[in-house]
Amino acid sequence: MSPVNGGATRDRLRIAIQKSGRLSEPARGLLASCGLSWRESRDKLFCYGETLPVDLLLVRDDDIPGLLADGVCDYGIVGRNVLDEVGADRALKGLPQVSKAVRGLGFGGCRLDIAIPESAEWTGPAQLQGSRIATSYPGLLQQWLDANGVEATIVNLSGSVEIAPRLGQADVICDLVSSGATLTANQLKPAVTLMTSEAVLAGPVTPLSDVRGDLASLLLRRLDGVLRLRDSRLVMFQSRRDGVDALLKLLPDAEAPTLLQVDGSDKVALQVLCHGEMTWPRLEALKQAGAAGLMVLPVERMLA
Ligand SMILES: Nc1ncnc2c1ncn2[C@@H]1O[C@H](COP(=O)(O)OP(=O)(O)OP(=O)(O)O)[C@@H](O)[C@H]1O
Ligand SMILES: O=P(O)(O)OC[C@H]1O[C@H](OP(=O)(O)OP(=O)(O)O)[C@H](O)[C@@H]1O
Ligand SMILES: [Mg+2]
Repeated sequence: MSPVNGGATRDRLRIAIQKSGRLSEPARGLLASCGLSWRESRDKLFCYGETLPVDLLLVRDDDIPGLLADGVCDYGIVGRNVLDEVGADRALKGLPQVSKAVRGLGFGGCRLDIAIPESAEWTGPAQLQGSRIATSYPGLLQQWLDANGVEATIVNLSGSVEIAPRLGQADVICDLVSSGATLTANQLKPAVTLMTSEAVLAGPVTPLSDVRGDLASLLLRRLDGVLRLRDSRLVMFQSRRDGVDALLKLLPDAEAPTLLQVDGSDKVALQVLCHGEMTWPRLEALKQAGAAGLMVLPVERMLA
């Protein structure tokens, strides 16, 4: 097994993912669907890549940007909120950026909001002048305050931020929101969104130039294929030849269709790759317009 340290001389690619939490399963699943598999070490903190020389480090999500900055790993799957918070902190300190989001991954969606007491009215950023704002995202909040010309006191908390106003620690909060249930449970309401977030593949600002660069290119090509196909479906049906144009107008998200003549009839069989969701109403509209024998199939792999 490769040594866990020694970034500069490594000839295996190393990717950090969250050990346990919201992003761990989808991150692992996504990498597995890119054809990676691992033999786990006994402590399960390091997974040795079997199908390709691509190893996993299982860590706290907050540690991923630092591991990237130190060269301990080459890529990481982390919330854009966490990556940008470290980026904001570096920018405020005048330090150069070392990592960037290379791909959005379409899961772990949430937003970073300033939330105020339910009883208050939101009149705009100036309302926050002189206030105390509790957050785990001091860098992103400070950047937003600076951009809006607001001077406020940031109360830095690592968790349970929503309770701070009730405890008298802060007047308002700045925290992640998804369903809004935690805000409601704490008599708060969203006022303004600082950023929307999803899980991203974070990587080096300058692409790697050694053998790890080749591995990264291979992985990114596979990842692009997987991401592109995730919501794609192969739609198959038959129709009269003179009805094809009308049917294709109902599939604006379709790629160039394949048409096959059905033996001994004026019918054609169509095979279309659609990138939008194939909902029941869409299928019913196709049927109404003359499509018969409709079938929707998931697409597992595609190599352009
Ligand atoms: N309520 C939510 N809904 C959807 N995504 C969220 C939500 N809260 C956080 N996230 C996203 O998932 C990421 C990981 O959240 P999680 O709660 O698992 O992290 P954590 O408690 O910091 O875990 P760790 O133990 O690794 O430090 C967040 O950084 C964010 O990008
Ligand atoms: O809008 P909602 O759907 O309620 O989600 C928002 C909550 O989710 C996250 O906390 P989490 O549940 O991870 O708990 P934590 O404070 O331990 O991180 C986040 O910090 C918010 O508190
Ligand atoms: Mg964390």
